[in-house]
Amino acid sequence: MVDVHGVHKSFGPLEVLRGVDLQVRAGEVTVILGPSGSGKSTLLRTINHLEKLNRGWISIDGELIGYRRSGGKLHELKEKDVLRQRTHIGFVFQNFNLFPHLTVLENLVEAPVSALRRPRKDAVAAAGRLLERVGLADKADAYPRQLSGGQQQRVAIARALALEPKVLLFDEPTSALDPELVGEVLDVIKDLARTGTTMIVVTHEIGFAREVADTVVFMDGGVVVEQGPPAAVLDAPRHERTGAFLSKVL
Ligand SMILES: Nc1ncnc2c1ncn2[C@@H]1O[C@H](COP(=O)(O)OP(=O)(O)OP(=O)(O)O)[C@@H](O)[C@H]1O
Repeated sequence: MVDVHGVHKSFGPLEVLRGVDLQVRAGEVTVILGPSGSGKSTLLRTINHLEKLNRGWISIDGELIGYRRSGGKLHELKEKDVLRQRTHIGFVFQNFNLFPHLTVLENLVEAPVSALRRPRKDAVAAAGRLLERVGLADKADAYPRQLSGGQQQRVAIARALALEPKVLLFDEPTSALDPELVGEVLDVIKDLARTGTTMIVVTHEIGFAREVADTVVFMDGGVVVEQGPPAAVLDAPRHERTGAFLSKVL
């Protein structure tokens, strides 16, 4: 379970998150929608502690992320402890972020060997299974530059899974893709949803949200304006701001 509690985040005078509360149950998919600049990416980045919080806390399966509590106060964890926590939080970026100098297989093997100390042989076998799962077993020896954007993103998803994360965070995973490649990436994410992977997906793909989300969250101005099952939020929004946003994107 991911628990985001009263999270505030500012960049200088700009208050980007203004008290965000969010709970994601294990095995469920939460899709976050909202206009540009509403704080969606910043929220994802606070969950794996790429951004420090100004107030509030985030826990995953009961473990505080980025901080420890002592004497009623939160103290920031050391970098090595944050890195250890991050290995359990998969992050899939808009622009794939694969290692360009490593083959597809090596991209998947690198982190389990270095961060989880898995024997290389086991990591290679697991990487092979993950590549099967995303339909890219035949690309194990290719370099990222030899793949389409959709294939690169499927490798990025497999790489995130290689760390056996407790939760997978997706930051607009299809918005850098040509339209004809969007479906193949969404299909991989749908498949993960069917197998009970806990996920938080920031996307503008409303059809995907309707089909896959357990919960749809609408953010605006750094707060959660509305959340609920897809049919409730998408078809009968209670808040004017949600309705106004949806009327522009639907
Ligand atoms: N590192 C930073 N320093 C300063 N301002 C930032 C930083 N990161 C984000 N912001 C600002 O915070 C606000 C929210 O950005 P964020 O990327 O979280 O929004 P978003 O909802 O994900 O938008 P989009 O849909 O366009 O990606 C924006 O005004 C952005 O310029």
